[in-house]
Amino acid sequence: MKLNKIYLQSFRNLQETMLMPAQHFNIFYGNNGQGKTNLLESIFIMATMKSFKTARSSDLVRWGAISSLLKGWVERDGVTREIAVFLDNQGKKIRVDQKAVTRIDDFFGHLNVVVFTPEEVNMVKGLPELRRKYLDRAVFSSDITYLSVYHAYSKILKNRNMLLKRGEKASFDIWTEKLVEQGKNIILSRLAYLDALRDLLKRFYREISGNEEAVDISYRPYHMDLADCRGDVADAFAEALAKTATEEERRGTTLAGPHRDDVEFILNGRPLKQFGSQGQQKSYVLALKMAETEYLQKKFHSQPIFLLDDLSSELDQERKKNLMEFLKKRDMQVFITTTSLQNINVDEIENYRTYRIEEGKVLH
Ligand SMILES: Nc1ncnc2c1ncn2[C@@H]1O[C@H](COP(=O)(O)OP(=O)(O)OP(=O)(O)O)[C@@H](O)[C@H]1O
Repeated sequence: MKLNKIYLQSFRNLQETMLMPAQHFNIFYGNNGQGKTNLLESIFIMATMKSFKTARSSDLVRWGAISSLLKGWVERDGVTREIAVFLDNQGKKIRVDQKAVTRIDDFFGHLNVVVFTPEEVNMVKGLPELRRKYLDRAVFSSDITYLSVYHAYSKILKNRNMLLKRGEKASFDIWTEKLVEQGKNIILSRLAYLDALRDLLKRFYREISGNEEAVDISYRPYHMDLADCRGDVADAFAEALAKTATEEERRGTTLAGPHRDDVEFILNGRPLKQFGSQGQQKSYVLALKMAETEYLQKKFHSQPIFLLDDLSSELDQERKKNLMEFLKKRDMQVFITTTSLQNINVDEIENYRTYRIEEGKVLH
């Protein structure tokens, strides 16, 4: 899929902008704080309805303005759709081909993006929540049913926690059964995604790092023994809840389940978070994202759009070159931000456009 046209009005610090991106490389360059990341963020919002920077719609509206409008014309298999997102302090409204979208099904898959930002490397060392968030977003972008299962689980969890806090026993077992049923579905989806991603991750880590270091990725359920029980995740989850029953009663909260699970990133058989250098961590997360683009391509039979923020600060010369080789080989539209054009060897690429961003103005 390709974004053929973008229109932005009152979004962050960006001035009213109309862009006709190149089919392959689009490079936004300029000093810090000029609006480069904001531009990538606008594309991400049109694809996912979410920002990768903030949860509040009002943060996205240009200071002093009442609302923002983002429009993207996306071509896929010869059909062009117009996606419009309206933002104000009430939230977001979305239209596809001028029709209001009320159900996620009407919106899903029209614009697939994968984003890599410097902040994302923090998930390697950060709290499990960051890795869960990454995984959930990745699973959802390729499987529309995941979101409803996830919401159902969250609701049940909230109810069960309420009963635990109040010490109510009457319907507790029913809520535990419901929790296990939905939780099992979440875990199975996550495991299936990681199984599909693993080989791609290994391949792209080799490609980006240019060496033979072995990487892996593993699901780490909290308090749960999943070994040899792939077919029986529900049993493992129920056992974990039984094991933690006394403690959860004492603390008034559910201690086992997908809301507590973690994902381990592994390099040469050891946890990346403890033993990986900065460079290895960056390469790993980038390889994860490259793997995600390939996975989405297979799933949707269409290349997603790749958003790469602040590439210059993230990778050394060798890795940058390897990444460019990966991108050059694919019919994938890419939006890259960098502080200087010197960071990207434009002589070696075809079908590209560069834009200078200065105080929110996109200069062609
Ligand atoms: N709602 C808003 N209205 C107006 N300006 C905003 C809004 N939100 C953020 N900004 C401004 O946008 C600018 C940040 O832009 P952005 O993050 O895109 O910078 P950048 O060019 O990517 O810089 P860097 O290279 O440092 O990452 C800041 O100057 C910030 O004050």
